[in-house]
Amino acid sequence: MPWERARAAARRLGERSRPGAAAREPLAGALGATLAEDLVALVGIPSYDAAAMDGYAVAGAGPWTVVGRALAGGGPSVGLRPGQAVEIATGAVVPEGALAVLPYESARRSGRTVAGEVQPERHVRRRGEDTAAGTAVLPSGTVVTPTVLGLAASLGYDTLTVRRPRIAALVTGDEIALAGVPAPGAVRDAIGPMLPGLAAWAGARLDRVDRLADGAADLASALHDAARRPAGSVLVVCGASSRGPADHLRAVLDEAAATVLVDGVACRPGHPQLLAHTGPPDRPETLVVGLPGNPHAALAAGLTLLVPLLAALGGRPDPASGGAGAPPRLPVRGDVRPHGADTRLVPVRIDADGEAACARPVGHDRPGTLRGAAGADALAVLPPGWSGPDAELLWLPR
Ligand SMILES: Nc1nc2c(c(=O)[nH]1)N[C@H]1C(S)=C(S)[C@@H](COP(=O)(O)OP(=O)(O)OC[C@H]3O[C@@H](n4cnc5c(N)ncnc54)[C@H](O)[C@@H]3O)O[C@H]1N2
Ligand code: MOO
Repeated sequence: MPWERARAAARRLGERSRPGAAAREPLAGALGATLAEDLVALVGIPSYDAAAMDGYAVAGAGPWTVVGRALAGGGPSVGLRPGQAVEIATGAVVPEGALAVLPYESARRSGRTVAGEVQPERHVRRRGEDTAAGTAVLPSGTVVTPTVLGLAASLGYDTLTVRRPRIAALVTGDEIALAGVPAPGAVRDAIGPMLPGLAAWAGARLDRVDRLADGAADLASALHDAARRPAGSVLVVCGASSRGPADHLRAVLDEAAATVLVDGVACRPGHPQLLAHTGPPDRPETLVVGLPGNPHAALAAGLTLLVPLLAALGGRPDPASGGAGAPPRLPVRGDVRPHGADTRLVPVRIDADGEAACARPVGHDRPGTLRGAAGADALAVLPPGWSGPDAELLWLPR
């Protein structure tokens, strides 16, 4: 399947599997998830008429008689009559009847009397002047960043209703080692360590990575176990998607009567990738992504199928495309050759020196190595027969 169609298929599967996945999370746990509802102000900003400066809240024309003091957290003080003032701290409730706040720097105090120049409403932040209570301030689909959490707290929230797709991963291969320097014939798992960050970047959470020996029986029982997870959960299978004797994923999916939506993608690296789901076509249950075993190929497939699927499941834009809107494009400068029939994904660094930004290939881009991608900013997307100069960029997770 052409690369663009594979990405679109992943996105569509995420969109139609989405409903039902929202949950309430405490603010402290919601970072990185996606808002599942509009964020509506439970109180205004500010939530009461507040002093913006330390000084005097004054009523009517001056000079004024100082009749009291209002401190932040002290609650409303008595109303003022024209000619009266209270000494006031930044953040304290401005008393009824006050016209403005006169900062200390502009005030002349003598005994109980204070004088100075004020303009009406100066240094008073009126209740709701930034945001009125009841206003929808952020739409559903917004990424929960540290700033969003701060805003939600200002608006009175203790919890947020968010989406955070859940993933489990299986790393297959008898040769795979999970720790240490691999012995000859063994290979360190390089995909499992990438998955938590890739998932978080797309607004999802990786619950577990299990190692599986080659063999159809273990894979079938892992798929069976995955069915106990909530509908819309994702199972990532690493390194069982090609056509070798130990590559059983297709057979196991057939056995489970799964629907295979993508079986191989015309891209390099990342040819043998797979997207499938169990359950009926109109009610997908477990969503299955097969990533190739070669680590750079797995990364390319992660950006082609997994990240778009997860972002759509959460209801947010694909982070590899830089969020909503058209994906970024830059001229590619350096030695790159397109493939005749497949889309090439080439690790590039963005070079902003000189007159105009461009994307420079970094090399070390064979399927078996992450060396190029680890030092790159993005993958440049070269469609079959590309002749330049510009290419679409897929951002790499940071
Ligand atoms: N006859 C064909 N052979 C192959 C094809 C093909 O189309 N026809 N495609 C090649 C391409 S391209 C890739 S990519 C690989 C993908 O194969 P699998 O997904 O089945 O993965 P394996 O065969 O298990 O492993 C391939 C390679 O990657 C290493 N590997 C596996 N898992 C990991 C891991 N978690 N971390 C690091 N490295 C891993 C494994 O040792 C192999 O060297 O198939 C080609 N063959
Ligand atoms: O296309 Mo394979 O996925 O290059 O290494």
